[in-house]
Amino acid sequence: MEGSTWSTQTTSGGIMKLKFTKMQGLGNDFIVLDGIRQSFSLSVEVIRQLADRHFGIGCDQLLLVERPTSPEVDFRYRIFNADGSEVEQCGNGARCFVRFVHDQGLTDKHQIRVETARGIIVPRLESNGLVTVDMGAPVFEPAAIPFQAPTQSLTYPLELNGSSIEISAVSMGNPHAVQIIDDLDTAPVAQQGPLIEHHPRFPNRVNAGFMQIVDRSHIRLRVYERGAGETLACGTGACAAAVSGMARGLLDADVTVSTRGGDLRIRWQGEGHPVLMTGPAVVVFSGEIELGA
Ligand SMILES: N[C@@H](CCC[C@H](N)C(=O)O)C(=O)O
Repeated sequence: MEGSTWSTQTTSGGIMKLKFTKMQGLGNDFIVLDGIRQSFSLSVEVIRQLADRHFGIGCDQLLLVERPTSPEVDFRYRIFNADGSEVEQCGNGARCFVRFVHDQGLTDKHQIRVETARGIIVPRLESNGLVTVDMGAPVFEPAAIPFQAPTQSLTYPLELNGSSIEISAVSMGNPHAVQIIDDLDTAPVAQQGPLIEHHPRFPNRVNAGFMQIVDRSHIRLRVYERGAGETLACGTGACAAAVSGMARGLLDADVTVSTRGGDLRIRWQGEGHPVLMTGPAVVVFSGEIELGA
């Protein structure tokens, strides 16, 4: 691993200067922090301050690049939602992660192995500038999501304020509840999203996906994300929606997912196989921010 060490400067007034890069994948935006060449401590309050769109830099998630804890992987990847909660997985972030470590000279590899809170993922920079990520295999077992259900099923009824919706429950490392709706433009994302996110049957909260099936190889998707609200795109949400449709026999094995921020390609060969996600990863700007210590 290359790269020199920067020191974070703390002034006598207790102000810490932190270098950051702002990135986005289909409009799902990130603050990326190099935790290898600079040392700092992050609290929930600091993350919320950085993520604030009016008083901070602004982001849906903050991504932390760290040294790996095992020689089998190249980096450790930690993810925090805008509300400060640490989460297991982030698909759009994974694409930005490999572009960041490559652009910053932290590795010269085009394919890296990355340790996350839920296993190893493998992002690869393609020659056309897109990034493909092996996101690992999806899990449909309720206990792994976690989701309170008596038995495993491809769909479940979920009570919401007296009415019932039908969801698929999928873990892509992080938890997703996906429902099929007729028209994405009129989907009740803002109304149902928070109710699904905090539903008592999902003790760790959940990301709420709203999927419109256009045809067997094309879906449209909006996601109300746990800890961030509706985002322009959600990579793990796209994987979860696509595999839930594939597992139910509604979709083919290679699907285009249209989000409000653009398109992702999702491929899955079926049970036990990893989900492959392909899409862009873009640097917006880099800078330095002063934080009160
Ligand atoms: N935007 C992400 C998912 C980020 C984490 C999610 N909000 C959660 O709490 O699980 C993606 O692209 O996958």
